[in-house]
Amino acid sequence: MPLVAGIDSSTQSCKVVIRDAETGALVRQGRAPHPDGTEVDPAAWWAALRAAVAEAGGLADVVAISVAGQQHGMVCLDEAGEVVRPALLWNDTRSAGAASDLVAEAGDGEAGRRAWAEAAGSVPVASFTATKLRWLARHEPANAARVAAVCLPHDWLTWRLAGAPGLAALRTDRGDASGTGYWSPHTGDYRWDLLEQALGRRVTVPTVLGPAEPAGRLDPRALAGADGPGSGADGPGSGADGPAPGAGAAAVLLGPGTGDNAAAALGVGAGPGDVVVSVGTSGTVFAVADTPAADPSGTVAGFADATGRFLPLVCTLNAARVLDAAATLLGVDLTELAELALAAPPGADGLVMVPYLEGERTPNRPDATGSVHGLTLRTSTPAHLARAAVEGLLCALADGLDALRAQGARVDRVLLVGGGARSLAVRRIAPQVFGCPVVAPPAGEYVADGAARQAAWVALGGAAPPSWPLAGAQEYVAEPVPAIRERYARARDHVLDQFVA
Ligand SMILES: Nc1ncnc2c1ncn2[C@@H]1O[C@H](COP(=O)(O)OP(=O)(O)O)[C@@H](O)[C@H]1O
Ligand SMILES: O=C(CO)[C@@H](O)[C@H](O)COP(=O)(O)O
Repeated sequence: MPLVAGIDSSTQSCKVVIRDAETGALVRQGRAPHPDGTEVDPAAWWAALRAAVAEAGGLADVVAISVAGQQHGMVCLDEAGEVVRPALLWNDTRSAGAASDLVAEAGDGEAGRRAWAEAAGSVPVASFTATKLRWLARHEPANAARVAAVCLPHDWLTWRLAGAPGLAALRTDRGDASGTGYWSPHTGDYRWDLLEQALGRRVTVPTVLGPAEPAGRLDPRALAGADGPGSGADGPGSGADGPAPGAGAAAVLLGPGTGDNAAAALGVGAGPGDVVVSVGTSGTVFAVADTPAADPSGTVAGFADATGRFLPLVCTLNAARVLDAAATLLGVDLTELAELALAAPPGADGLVMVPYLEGERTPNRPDATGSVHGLTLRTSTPAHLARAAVEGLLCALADGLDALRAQGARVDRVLLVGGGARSLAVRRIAPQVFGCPVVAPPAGEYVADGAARQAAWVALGGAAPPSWPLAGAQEYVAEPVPAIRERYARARDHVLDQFVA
């Protein structure tokens, strides 16, 4: 019974699952929170990872570990492997102007967007790493000059687990590389020209591994040391390439890891015809595809997946936190919020929330704010507001589902995951808004599970990851209510007109 560990270092927390490599059975798990904010010192992720691993009973008995992480975050390292500045996260919108500049430099309007979609798979918005590098070059030239390597959150954590053995040992995978804006899912190569265009010069980037290619071995000292980089055995190491020195006799393998959405696809075993909708900090809608996407409108990002295929994806900035915000507004907890939402009629008698509480990425409106439309005496109740919040975040995701269909995705089954899927209101209202049944696997950590499944693939070998059953999924069926999306579309367009990008 070899055991493997999967780690999900996502926006709000770090989650660790320990599973049986062959059967996928859950053995133990742990979690720890991340700090709030859209710029975070990576040391906080490392501390949370160590706390979550400790809560999961440690890693002494595992044969392989993979880390999945929030995509796009810019982690800049200097020559010594020290972090140059706090990481800018995927939901930090300060680089929106840099994104517009980069797109415009490739051509006017549609021509520039098409050039990017063809070169990097996606039209960059503020989330993409390339735009953050451009922002750094323009706004913090002293920091930009210190950058010797740039990597992503999961790359950095994998490297730390390996003992931080020099910049040349940084590793990533196709899935996360495809969210940088300087790697092409079409060719599988870095676009050095785009990296140079963003930062002004070439720096070290992680080697991109295949889906089950080891990234090195766990340095047993890595998890034993102190928290801060540079603190003895725990800090960036020798500068040597390859596995960390001091890896134990057990030689725990490190998987390549991946972005959190690619890991979720692996965690639920998404196949042809499956579309996954994740209601986490971000809202994402994605499918596994055999060919890369290149959407010049920028709505669908043409990512790669964690199995050697592709992951066309739509991402909104506002999902589960819309529930948190509505609960705070109403002075209730998340269970009460769901009860309130289900007590109001479908469509909330015309009350519509456009939930751009953090600005929005899809549609690209980084400066937008949220708004509520259709307030009347009748709709001025907690239940109506709760329902409008749930419907609003789901309508934004339904727009994503349409965009994915327009790019050729087959939608036979919609799988609902992420922290927000724990809400009964989200699960029951989703089929009314999406216009089709949704399947909700039991509440779980599917990103960490996908990472664990990748680790099992690395440990066991073979042409495909081991098949792990997805038991206990429940189908939610409801009569579609098209009026919900029609009213939302009117309110949304009103807001979009106010905040033209
Ligand atoms: N019972 C629940 N009902 C509704 N939402 C929930 C519930 N439990 C957790 N959440 C939501 O889950 C969110 C975190 O989701 P998660 O997928 O873990 O985020 P991330 O992976 O982005 O860090 C929180 O913002 C919270 O609103
Ligand atoms: O930016 C994207 C996808 O392009 C986000 O999906 C991030 O990967 C963050 O994920 P969560 O923490 O919300 O799961």
